[in-house]
Amino acid sequence: MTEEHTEFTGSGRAGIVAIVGRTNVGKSTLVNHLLGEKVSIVSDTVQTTRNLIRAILTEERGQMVFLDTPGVHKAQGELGKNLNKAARSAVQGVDAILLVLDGSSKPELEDDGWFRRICREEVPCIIALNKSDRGTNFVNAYQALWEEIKAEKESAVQPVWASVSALQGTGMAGLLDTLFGHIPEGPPLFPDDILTDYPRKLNIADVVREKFFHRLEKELPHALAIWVEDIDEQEKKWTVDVSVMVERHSQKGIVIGEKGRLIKWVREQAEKELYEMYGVRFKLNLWVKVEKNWRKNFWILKKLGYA
Ligand SMILES: Nc1nc2c(ncn2[C@@H]2O[C@H](COP(=O)(O)OP(=O)(O)OP(=O)(O)O)[C@@H](O)[C@H]2O)c(=O)[nH]1
Repeated sequence: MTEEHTEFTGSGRAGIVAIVGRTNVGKSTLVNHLLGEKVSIVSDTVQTTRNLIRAILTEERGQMVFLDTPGVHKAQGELGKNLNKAARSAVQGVDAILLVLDGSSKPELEDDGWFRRICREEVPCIIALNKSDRGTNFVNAYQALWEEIKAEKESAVQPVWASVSALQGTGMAGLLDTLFGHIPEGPPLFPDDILTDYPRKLNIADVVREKFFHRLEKELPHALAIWVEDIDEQEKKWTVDVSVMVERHSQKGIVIGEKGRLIKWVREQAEKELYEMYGVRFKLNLWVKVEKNWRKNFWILKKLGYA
């Protein structure tokens, strides 16, 4: 995986799992049930366009970070380009994909789309046929559709199928075992002590990053990393220190803009959006830094697609 993992000598596993599938199949219910009271984080932040950490499960056998796929939800109904784009970003850089289907009703076009996507993936795919409690069973229809698409695409992907009821909890323990069995060995991605405010930091960074990208687009494609250093939460105002990292001195000027106009615009727009999200005023301190090797230092961010 990453350099950091080579030193790991323990026996635990750690990985990022993307939960995908069309709306209403039971993804939220499933995550809630899978994690139960063991949930370290359930993010209540407003969804942004990027992947969002839904929950982190830490057990003795390892740690699993579940990513939600908000972009895909938004793209429902607009099949084609939008869905493909969202789907692509949803599964980028993850260690496993959990595709949730509603096994109690017949396959829909979006399910077909997800099959086509996972056909091309190199990471393990686990397919959970949910709502097994309903009495109607379309498992064969889904499997037939999968075989058809797999043959058409000449794919070698072999997903693991699991029949579950997220509502009643049937098949949940087995599904969790399967997931743990398909993520790599390694130390936890997130140390325990930073679990609680991690999603919030990522979310704030995400908002700031989005503003920069809105204005800069192709000028700084991969060189910009946004990292929230600290959040000081006072009742009336949150003050947030944000590092804006570029790789070269020449990029510093681009990020700051003429007479500081660009960075001021980013700050104001981000503060406005964060106010709408959290219902509290924000003061963002944006510190532009040149960090040649931020990519190495911020490997978690990168892996999650935030850098
Ligand atoms: N009968 C039955 N209903 C379920 C099951 N799992 C989820 N549901 C119901 O299906 C509906 C949708 O569940 P959600 O968990 O919100 O689905 P989702 O995929 O997260 O939906 P989006 O957030 O819109 O993508 C809810 O009414 C759930 O109670 C299940 O195993 N059996």
